[in-house]
Amino acid sequence: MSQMDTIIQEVTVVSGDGEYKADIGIKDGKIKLITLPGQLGAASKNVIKGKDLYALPGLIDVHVHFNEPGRTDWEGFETGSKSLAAGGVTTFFDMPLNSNPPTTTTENFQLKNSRARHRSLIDYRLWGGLVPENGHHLDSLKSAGVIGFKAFMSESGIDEFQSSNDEILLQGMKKIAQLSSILAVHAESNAMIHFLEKEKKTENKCTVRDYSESRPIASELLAVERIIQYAELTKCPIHICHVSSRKVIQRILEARSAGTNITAETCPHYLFLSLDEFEDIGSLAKCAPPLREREEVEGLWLALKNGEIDIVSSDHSPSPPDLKEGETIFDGWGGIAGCQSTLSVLLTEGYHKRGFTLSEIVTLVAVNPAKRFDLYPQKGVIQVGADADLTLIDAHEEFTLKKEDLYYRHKISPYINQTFKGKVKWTISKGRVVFSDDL
Ligand SMILES: NC(=O)NC(NC(N)=O)C(=O)[O-]
Ligand SMILES: [Zn+2]
Ligand SMILES: [Zn+2]
Repeated sequence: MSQMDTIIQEVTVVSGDGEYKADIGIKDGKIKLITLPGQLGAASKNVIKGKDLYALPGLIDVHVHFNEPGRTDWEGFETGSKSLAAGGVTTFFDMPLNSNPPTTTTENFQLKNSRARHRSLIDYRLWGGLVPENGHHLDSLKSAGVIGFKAFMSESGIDEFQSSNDEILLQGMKKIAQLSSILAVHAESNAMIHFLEKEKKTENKCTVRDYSESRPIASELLAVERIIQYAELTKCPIHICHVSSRKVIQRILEARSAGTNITAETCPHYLFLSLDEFEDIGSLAKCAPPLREREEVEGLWLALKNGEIDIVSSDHSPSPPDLKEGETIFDGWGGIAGCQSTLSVLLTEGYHKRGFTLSEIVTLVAVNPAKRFDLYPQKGVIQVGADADLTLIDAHEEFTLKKEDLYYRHKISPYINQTFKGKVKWTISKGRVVFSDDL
């Protein structure tokens, strides 16, 4: 037997449909061998004792904003990818904004890609943007290798990344369908948000609750309805980002039954924090769509349990601390720093509190993302020939997240001081150990 680079002994392997004990041999960045436990001796440079650990296919975070180049002082590939590695993530998809320039031309793609290639600790893909006036760049962006395209139906908060009106969406979707690609959408109704926000401000109603009410579930429903109609018309595959309510999920499922190629994503913050916590925490927990009432949080857990939601990803969208502040909650940056904590939230709230199996969790964070974006079975599964992307966890270890534990450029997050159960011990990306709890 040829020498392995790394051997993981007697670990419990988790797949999308069950668990089994095995030894795993890794060579040249791939999973080379999976045997019955106790078969692989110590004939390797690195031996990891996996006896009390579970091996999950490395997480794939399809939604992060690392903001490089242009806003590297907000995050960056180095700090961002290190944080992900600590959270058990082995592949990320970087959004076309808030980097400056945004990823809306091939030139901008290459610029970002060269940064990411040198600075990222883990594997990655890049999203391209669909914005007004870049329709003629979609072809070349696809050829350059984007994982899909992202459009905003409401304002993005970034001047260089304008939202798309109906005509831009329709033209773009027609093109994206021809390219056999996919459109990810930030689906909130611009008109409704504008109206409500103006009304709140005129009446001097600027509390956290007012902010949440100014971006109601109805505005997500309205935008999702529109994009579904356009998807039916253009046959463009769509992915709805950061859904905050099961009501929206139900509409998405209806469309899927009717034949629309559509998937849904939610994020850890909608599963962990409700409007009550948002009121306590303040702008660190500000995002769009905003956090909802506790019953909506429970609704999302139910949807997850029923397999109604495809993907859980972080929507890590950090900024420097001073930009989170402002006179009222309406003023600070909307975006939550949390990509290190996705698995922590799912293990604590899903596995321990709500009886989810590890297989169910792995399906949401690895199997489904890999399948949806054509990376399966190179990723999303532990099997011979796949990339050696692995996350080893102690499912029962408890810890309280401290500021010092975070690898983000700015050590701020609504998850600081929260106690979690289930801890990442090792993260291996393409055969390389990128995080170890013991080192
Ligand atoms: N410009 C952003 O990073 N926006 C993000 N911000 C959130 N979700 O609050 C997003 O994904 O919409
Ligand atoms: Zn968004
Ligand atoms: Zn985002």
